[in-house]
Amino acid sequence: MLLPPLSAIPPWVVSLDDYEGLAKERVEAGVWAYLCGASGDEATLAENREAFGRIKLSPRIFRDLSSASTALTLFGREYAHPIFIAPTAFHRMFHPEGELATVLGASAMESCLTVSTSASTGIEDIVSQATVPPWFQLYIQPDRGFTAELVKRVEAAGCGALVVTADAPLSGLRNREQRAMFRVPAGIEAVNLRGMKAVPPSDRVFGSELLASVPVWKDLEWLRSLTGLPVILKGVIDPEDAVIAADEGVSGIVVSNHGGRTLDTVPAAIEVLPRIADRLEGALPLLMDGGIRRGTDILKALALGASAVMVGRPVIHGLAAAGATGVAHVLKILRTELEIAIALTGRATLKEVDRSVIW
Ligand SMILES: Cc1cc2nc3c(=O)[nH]c(=O)nc-3n(C[C@H](O)[C@H](O)[C@H](O)COP(=O)(O)O)c2cc1C
Ligand SMILES: O=C(O)C(=O)c1ccccc1
Repeated sequence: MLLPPLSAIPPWVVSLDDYEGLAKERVEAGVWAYLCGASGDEATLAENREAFGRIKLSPRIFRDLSSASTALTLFGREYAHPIFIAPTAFHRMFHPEGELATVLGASAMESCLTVSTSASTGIEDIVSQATVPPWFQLYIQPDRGFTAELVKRVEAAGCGALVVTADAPLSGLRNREQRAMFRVPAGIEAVNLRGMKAVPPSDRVFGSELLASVPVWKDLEWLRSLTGLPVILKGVIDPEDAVIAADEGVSGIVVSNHGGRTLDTVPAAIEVLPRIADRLEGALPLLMDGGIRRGTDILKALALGASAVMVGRPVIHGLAAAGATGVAHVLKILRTELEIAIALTGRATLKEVDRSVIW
């Protein structure tokens, strides 16, 4: 039997791993397989964690920390800390209040939520509950006219940026989810895509109608012409693609392998981050996601070239465990861990976090 969401957080819940355990008892098996799963043998999923484990930090002593702060400016806006929420689909599968609970928890912790194209709540309703303007993650749809309308709609709703996901023109084959025969439960849908002309499902990959409409670099240029919002490209791993993206004029890049859910056996995002940072030499702000579970992971990402990080599955663990309270507590745990890690490496501000933080 599934347990209901918690109304109070037990005192023994102190880490993101603790939240994973609480969530598992509250999520139906197929949905759980969808959340945890990744493509193929899940090699990239594992590597996203293992790569963090191989990186060591260098502690520094007797430094002045009296003016310590995690504040940053990104795309012309001030943020209290660099912990952002990665886009994940269908939050109502995990808690009856869905994205409304997520955005409340995010707002309580001054965190920016990126709303998925496949969110299960209307974008206007989500933005109306936010104190930090959410970003909107866009999958460029086969129906480009609908895509243009959606961009206008999210801009009018008050979103702060458009995060265009580039690494999943096709879904990876996620065997865990296939074996569990996962289906999006009845009554839950991608409401912001209502009214869109869908491409007919096909057993084929090559030769399918979907493949004929996958976005190309020219579509990004078209998209940028439609909106005044910063356009951030999500799902870059190859440094050559990062260089092209910068030349194309995107405002930022999320270094990401989609939490291991698209192409398997790709390197960890944290492993490629410094290579991309070296190639771009600060031309654009970089974010990264994949495997962030501790404040020390965030510090490593900042040291290796990220301005901020995004957190995916653990936020959903918080949501499933205890709704908005759980989301806020997951973010609070990460923020506290990050502040302690920064302080123990003798830094007072994010500007002081550079590669010398790494052992
Ligand atoms: C259940 C689930 C749904 C996701 N849905 C989306 C999505 O709709 N759009 C997108 O760009 N990325 C999506 N992602 C990828 C996340 O944005 C992010 O890249 C990844 O989860 C980060 O890794 P982490 O879960 O280890 O933090 C999804 C990931 C998960 C686990
Ligand atoms: O599950 C995912 O990783 C994802 O990106 C996605 C894409 C389309 C619909 C729902 C989720």
